Amino acid sequence: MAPLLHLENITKSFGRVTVAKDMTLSVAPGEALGIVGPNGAGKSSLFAMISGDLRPDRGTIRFDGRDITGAAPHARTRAGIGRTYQVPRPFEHLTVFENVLVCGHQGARLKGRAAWQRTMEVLDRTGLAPLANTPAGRLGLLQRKRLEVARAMGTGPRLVLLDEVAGGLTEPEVLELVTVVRQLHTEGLGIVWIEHVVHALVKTVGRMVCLAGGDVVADGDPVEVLADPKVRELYLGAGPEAGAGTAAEVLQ
Ligand SMILES: Nc1ncnc2c1ncn2[C@@H]1O[C@H](COP(=O)(O)OP(=O)(O)OP(=O)(O)O)[C@@H](O)[C@H]1O
Repeated sequence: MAPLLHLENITKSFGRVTVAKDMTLSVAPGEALGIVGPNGAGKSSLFAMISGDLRPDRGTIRFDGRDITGAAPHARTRAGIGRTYQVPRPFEHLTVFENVLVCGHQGARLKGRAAWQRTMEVLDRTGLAPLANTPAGRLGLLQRKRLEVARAMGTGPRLVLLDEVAGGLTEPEVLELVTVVRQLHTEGLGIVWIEHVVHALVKTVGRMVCLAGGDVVADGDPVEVLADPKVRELYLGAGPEAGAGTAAEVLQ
């Protein structure tokens, strides 16, 4: 199957800091991919390059077969790439409904009834319908995270980039969010999810990539990636002498 997203030989540096080093990575249509890696590995920079906030120094980014390396962020949104930000950025004074509606208008150029219908559907799917008339500024953290996902969904994406949406949530809240994301994936949405809350990823994604030093150090089945000695050393702080260990140990 042709990849939905394909990054080829991407390189990006900020002075002496290299966030991507000749990196090649693909995401299939409808795939759920988790990305882990130590702080500063270049995960958010990768999202910024996919969504168009950051331009790679070298390499090509293709979405649905089209070269989007030089495309503006809004063109990528309209092509079908939605994203969330690590720190939720809703319009605080607008209601939950209005926040999602704006994304349908601006991101997907929906008008009138179609924009309303999309908004209602997204609020239902993300569990926010009961809060439709609440100003975003009054939401607690879980609902702000839900709204961040809903705003990305409002643009009608085929691929959504989730940047640490589980961060800062309590354990029951993480499970609620996992339920929302899994449901979206079941309905056919492609997902790339950067997350330090590793067990949320394991419950959701079919494939995991570990990034370090601007490159992919492991790529495959999530449990196997987490048990990889290189990943344990780089990401989880276990020395190579610790051996592969079991996935259960890694997840503790
Ligand atoms: N615009 C920028 N200018 C200069 N340096 C930057 C810029 N953006 C990111 N960096 C640096 O690039 C490195 C990678 O940052 P990035 O945020 O992509 O990492 P990350 O893997 O997402 O980290 P975390 O898990 O902490 O969110 C860091 O050292 C960061 O300071």
